[in-house]
Amino acid sequence: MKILSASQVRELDAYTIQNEPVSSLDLMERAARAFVCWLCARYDNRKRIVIFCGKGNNGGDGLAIGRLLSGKGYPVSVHVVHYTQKATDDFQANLDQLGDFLAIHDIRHVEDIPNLPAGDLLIDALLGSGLSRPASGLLEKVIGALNDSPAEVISVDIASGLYMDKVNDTTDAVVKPNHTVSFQLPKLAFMMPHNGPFVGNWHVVDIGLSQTRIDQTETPYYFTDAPAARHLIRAREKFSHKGTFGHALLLAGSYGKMGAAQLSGGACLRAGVGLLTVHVARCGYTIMQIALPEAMVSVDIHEQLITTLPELAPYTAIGVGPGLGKEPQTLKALDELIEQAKVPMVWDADALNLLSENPDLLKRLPAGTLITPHPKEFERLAGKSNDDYERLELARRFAQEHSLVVCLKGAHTAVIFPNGSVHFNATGNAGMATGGSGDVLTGILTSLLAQKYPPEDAARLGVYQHGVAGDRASRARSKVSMIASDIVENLGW
Ligand SMILES: NC(=O)C1=CN([C@@H]2O[C@H](COP(=O)(O)OP(=O)(O)OC[C@H]3O[C@@H](n4cnc5c(N)ncnc54)[C@H](O)[C@@H]3O)[C@@H](O)[C@H]2O)[C@@H](O)CC1
Ligand SMILES: Nc1ncnc2c1ncn2[C@@H]1O[C@H](COP(=O)(O)OP(=O)(O)O)[C@@H](O)[C@H]1O
Ligand SMILES: [K+]
Repeated sequence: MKILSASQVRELDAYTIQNEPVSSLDLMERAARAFVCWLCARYDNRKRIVIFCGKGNNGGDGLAIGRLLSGKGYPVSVHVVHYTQKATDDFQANLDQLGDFLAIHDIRHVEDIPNLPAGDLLIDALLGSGLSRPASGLLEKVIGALNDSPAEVISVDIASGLYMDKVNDTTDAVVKPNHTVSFQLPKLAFMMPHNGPFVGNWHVVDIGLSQTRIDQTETPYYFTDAPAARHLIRAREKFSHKGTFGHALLLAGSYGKMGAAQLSGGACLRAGVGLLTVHVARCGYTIMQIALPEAMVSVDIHEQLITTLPELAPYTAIGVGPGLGKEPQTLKALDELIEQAKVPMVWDADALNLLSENPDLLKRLPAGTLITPHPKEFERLAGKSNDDYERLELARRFAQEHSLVVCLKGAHTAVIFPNGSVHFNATGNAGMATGGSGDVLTGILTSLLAQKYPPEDAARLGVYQHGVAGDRASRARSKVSMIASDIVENLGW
């Protein structure tokens, strides 16, 4: 699925109106119907609905939603905030229609803002994708009232006050909804960690904007959802054998961190690799043989560290980093790895930290290598950024400059290709914020590379499946209690 900018969405609306053709008022009706359909599936008509409308088309949506919900028997009250004289034509047309159904409450002063008790469901239709400056004055006060209320809030299209595709100031007034119901496509703002409180759980509803036009519109931003991920999965041939699925090598695990090698190795196996060898510090031999009987174990000459490489010829992909440590002897082994490796690689964790401390290594990293930094590791690699948008741009430049596939980890992990395109991930949950989750991802990615998935596909699919396993684990164990080994246990294709 594509993610488009505010101006592209405006153009898409206009194209649909002109070419379908459909009147803009009918398109608004379609948007309102899609929203109402979403709402009715979750809240029955005993719920009291309080709708706050601005005077643009987002407010027009709010009015249409009010009329439709009222028609379905929901107790609805509609409040129009008069922060301006100007109203859009479609807002006005909906206002005229609604007048026949319901009394409309005008908010002209702060005193007109109603009480918002916990049992109500508040609909935020103040401002949508047309936001052009921070909400101020009366709008700011209404936004404050919504945020101060204990009631649940649902934003229409996007939280009022939140920019779709650029950074907000920390002092901006923005609604903090429990849910955002977005029209047609997700918005770039939803992917940004700092926007968490201003998005809540987000959902996309189809309002029938032109698919032809969406296909024609160029964007660097995509969303890897279930259909996109399914498209990447390869079927297993009847006559395939373990040789078909490659031989992965993981360089992971030093004294006190052998669990990282175990987690990564377990995930690599469960992601379908034919054969796995884990190269560990000597002290890990027995641990690994017992913990992962399906894997072969190669031991370093050093008791506690990885300092040498095994013969690399047998392997079809190499993953390096989990539980590695940053000792100088390990750095030397990584230097040799860059010299000798002829197959695709994944670099993670301490391998990335060593890269940050040794820019010469970074320059020599083979094109197409996959790296999996979390934001702190990325900062060490590429430098500081002031906000999420700036970090994303920095990561795009970094991927392009070094010809790497960057998996910038977090909720909605951004998989960034060497051509600068960004693929945000749909799956995963906050239960995965637990030590070892990243090691699991490294194992999955190494497995897919070993099976000859191109690095871009391996990254998108691996990140997606890692999140799916995390979601299954959280259902089985809860977000709080799940641990990284539960993610391995819940991997499934
Ligand atoms: N045909 C369409 O264009 C459709 C639009 N839809 C809805 O329309 C929304 C976009 O509508 P609009 O473009 O009218 O934009 P908004 O409803 O977001 O309203 C913005 C209007 O308020 C002004 N404004 C922007 N920021 C302001 C601020 N901080 N304080 C005061 N005024 C401010 C703008 O100049 C503009 O006139 C979407 O989010 C969606 O909800 C849907 O009905 C689907 C169809
Ligand atoms: N809130 C979250 N929502 C979704 N995924 C998350 C969340 N927090 C962490 N994750 C995922 O868990 C993994 C954590 O990796 P990392 O920080 O390297 O952990 P570790 O170093 O402990 O293995 C990443 O893949 C990340 O995307
Ligand atoms: K809104």
